[in-house]
Amino acid sequence: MHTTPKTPISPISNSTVPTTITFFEFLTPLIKSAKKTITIRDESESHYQPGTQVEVFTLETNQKVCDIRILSVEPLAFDDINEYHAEQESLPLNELKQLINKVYPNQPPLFMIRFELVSAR
Ligand SMILES: CC(=O)Nc1ccn([C@@H]2O[C@H](CO)[C@@H](O)[C@H]2O)c(=O)n1
Repeated sequence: MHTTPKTPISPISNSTVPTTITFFEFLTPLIKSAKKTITIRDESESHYQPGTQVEVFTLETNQKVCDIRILSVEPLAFDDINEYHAEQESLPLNELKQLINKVYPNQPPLFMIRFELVSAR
């Protein structure tokens, strides 16, 4: 019997789109409770794709935390980080900037990743 060959839905390869993300353990309660809805990362972690679901793990112990859905990824200059971002991070602005300076001491280009909570566990 004739069957139509299955064709890929999208010609664009998904092989470079990451499906996991890690966060410092102390931040994960904020993610699980949907209080933290952005993260700021460097270029190496900027390849998340809006609409995709991503598994969250703790950086220190690799424990599964929850699932999130990526909403957007956009460039963000360090000097443009303001109270809006602090609010979305659920962190005081000075603490957020200190943390970013600690994680990224070489001041690389940064990206804001917006996400929503899909399911906590
Ligand atoms: C491997 C690696 O870089 N992991 C990171 C990097 C950043 N962050 C957090 O994202 C926000 C903006 O930087 C702040 O809340 C940071 O604490 C994190 O949890 N884990």
